[in-house]
Amino acid sequence: MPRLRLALGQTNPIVGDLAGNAAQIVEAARRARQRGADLLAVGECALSGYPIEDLASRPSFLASCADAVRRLATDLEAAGLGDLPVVVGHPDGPFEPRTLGTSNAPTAIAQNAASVLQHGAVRARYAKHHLPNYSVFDEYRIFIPGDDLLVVRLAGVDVAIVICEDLWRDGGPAARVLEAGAELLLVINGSPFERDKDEVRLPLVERRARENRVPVAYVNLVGGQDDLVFDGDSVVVDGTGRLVARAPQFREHLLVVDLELDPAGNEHDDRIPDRVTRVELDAREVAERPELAPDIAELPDDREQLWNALVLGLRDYAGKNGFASVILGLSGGIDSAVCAAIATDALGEARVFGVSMPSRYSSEHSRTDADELAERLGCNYSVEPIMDLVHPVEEQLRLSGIAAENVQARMRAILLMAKSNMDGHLVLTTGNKTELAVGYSTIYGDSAGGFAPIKDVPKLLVWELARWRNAFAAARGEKPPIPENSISKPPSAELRPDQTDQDTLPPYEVLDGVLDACITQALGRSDIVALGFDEETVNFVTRLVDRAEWKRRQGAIGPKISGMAFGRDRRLPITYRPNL
Ligand SMILES: Nc1ncnc2c1ncn2[C@@H]1O[C@H](COP(=O)(O)OP(=O)(O)OC[C@H]2O[C@@H]([n+]3cccc(C(=O)O)c3)[C@H](O)[C@@H]2O)[C@@H](O)[C@H]1O
Ligand SMILES: Nc1ncnc2c1ncn2[C@@H]1O[C@H](COP(=O)(O)OP(=O)(O)OP(=O)(O)O)[C@@H](O)[C@H]1O
Ligand SMILES: NC(=O)CC[C@H](N)C(=O)O
Repeated sequence: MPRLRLALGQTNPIVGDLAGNAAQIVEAARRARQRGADLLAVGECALSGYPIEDLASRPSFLASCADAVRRLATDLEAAGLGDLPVVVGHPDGPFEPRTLGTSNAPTAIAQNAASVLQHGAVRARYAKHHLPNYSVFDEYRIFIPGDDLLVVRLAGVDVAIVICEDLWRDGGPAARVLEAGAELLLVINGSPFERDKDEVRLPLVERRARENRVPVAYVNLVGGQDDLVFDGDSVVVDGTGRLVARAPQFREHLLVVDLELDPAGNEHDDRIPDRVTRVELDAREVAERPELAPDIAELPDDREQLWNALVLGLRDYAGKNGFASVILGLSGGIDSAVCAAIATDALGEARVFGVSMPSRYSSEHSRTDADELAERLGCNYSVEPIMDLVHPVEEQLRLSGIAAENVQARMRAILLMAKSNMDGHLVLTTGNKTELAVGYSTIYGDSAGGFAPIKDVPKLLVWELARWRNAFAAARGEKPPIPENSISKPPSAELRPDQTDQDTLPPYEVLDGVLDACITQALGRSDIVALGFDEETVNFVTRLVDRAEWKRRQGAIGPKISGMAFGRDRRLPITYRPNL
């Protein structure tokens, strides 16, 4: 039985950095060669970065990508790796524009492609058929669907290649190409992290393997790209659907696995309507290869996965956008504490700057808890009182009530942005998903900032993650990073004397329940009430959610960890008068 040694390169590209991304692929090829691999595959658009959004409609960008594909092939050859076939994802074009509907405007001139490189040239190419256009994806807008199937033969083994969404469609190109005859299905992916997505993705891969009785190799990207975090978690399952290799989440990795495959030459079913391109690659003589140790990473538990996603999302946003450090206000409360702990895990304590900015209403514990947090984290820390700065504005404009309260939050934003301007820090805004949902933040105040680490984390989950992070540290004999008092005290914005969040909002247990129904499940008011929530509360909360859409549109991005994050996942009108 032929054996194929397959390498899957879980790389972390930056959109547009064609030279840097190509260098990662050459490095993966070098390591794949050292490990004796016959074939290397990297992720969807691993050469251009992903998603490329409307860059796909720019002929100049596509021309650069085409150059980069050619250059990658010759660089591999020049590095003495030319005989190793490398499957790489990239946008391909420009093609004749595909116009949509009645519009004459060209909307798509590119395809989402996989090229097979060998001996300094492109030996075969496949274009993705199914272009996801739901959730955060807009691929139908920017790509032209492919309609050919591709099978490459290597050392007597037929390998079918498809791209990401192609795998998800029942009866789609993955099934059809296997019907047409192939012994291995190779899928290159750009599949972003969502909580529990691994519980869907791996079973899908296993199902496709069982349905077709062929091994399936699934290689994903890793890394943060704007609001998306690609978790890697590349997997290989055998023809019975058994997991035989798994790369770690949230880290670059080269997964190498030996597959025993049925020899090619089985009947090709010519009744398959699609055009199947078959390309024979050159196989190289392989000397005896030492047996590979199994490489099956353990998946961490749910909270650890979420934490790691938030950490990588922030680290890559800062790193890929050229920020050496971050700054945030430390209020002694739970949200800023969790953001600071994420930042410290992401960048190291020396690159995190916390600022306590007490006002006239700040409690003693807001200072002491912030002091303790900074001490526990070991991050940079300063205290900048704001009362003398707020007072003249209040006096001059004769402000009272919320107008006066919001000046405090806005003054803090001025100080943080000023320090950012002076020292180049990225400003973190600490709002959680619950606050964003109901608009419980001051626009241009605490909502100001360049990145929002916990914007997709509901308040109850913020507490849960804080407790988890402390327990994780304690289990490793480390000092828990978050002060106990920041976790246990009642949350307050401290914009007026003795204020607590529950003066304005329902208890978080109720609020997060209603918001989950309203946002994640997108239920209407009567359906939420039918779940057992009080009607008045439901009306109050959903009205706040509708009214806060304008604030959310102006808000900073942050890592998506749920199946329904604010931003591209959930697009609603701002001007909206629901009939109650
Ligand atoms: N549809 C719309 N399109 C465009 N602009 C719109 C608008 N609706 C209001 N506005 C503008 O927005 C202003 C009101 O918004 P904004 O100034 O933010 O103020 P507002 O939402 O009225 O008040 C802020 C709320 O957030 C709470 N807060 C503040 C700070 C921190 C925290 C915390 O716990 O983290 C909570 C605070 O206690 C208060 O309840 C209006 O004066 C108007 O200028
Ligand atoms: N006294 C303060 N010093 C520094 N920053 C502050 C202070 N008060 C508020 N902030 C900043 O504004 C954000 C909003 O905080 P606020 O206390 O109003 O409500 P919160 O959402 O409960 O946040 P937290 O749980 O961090 O207190 C804080 O996370 C922090 O970044
Ligand atoms: N890039 C894609 O085609 C991604 C779509 C796919 N369903 C996923 O998230 O895994």
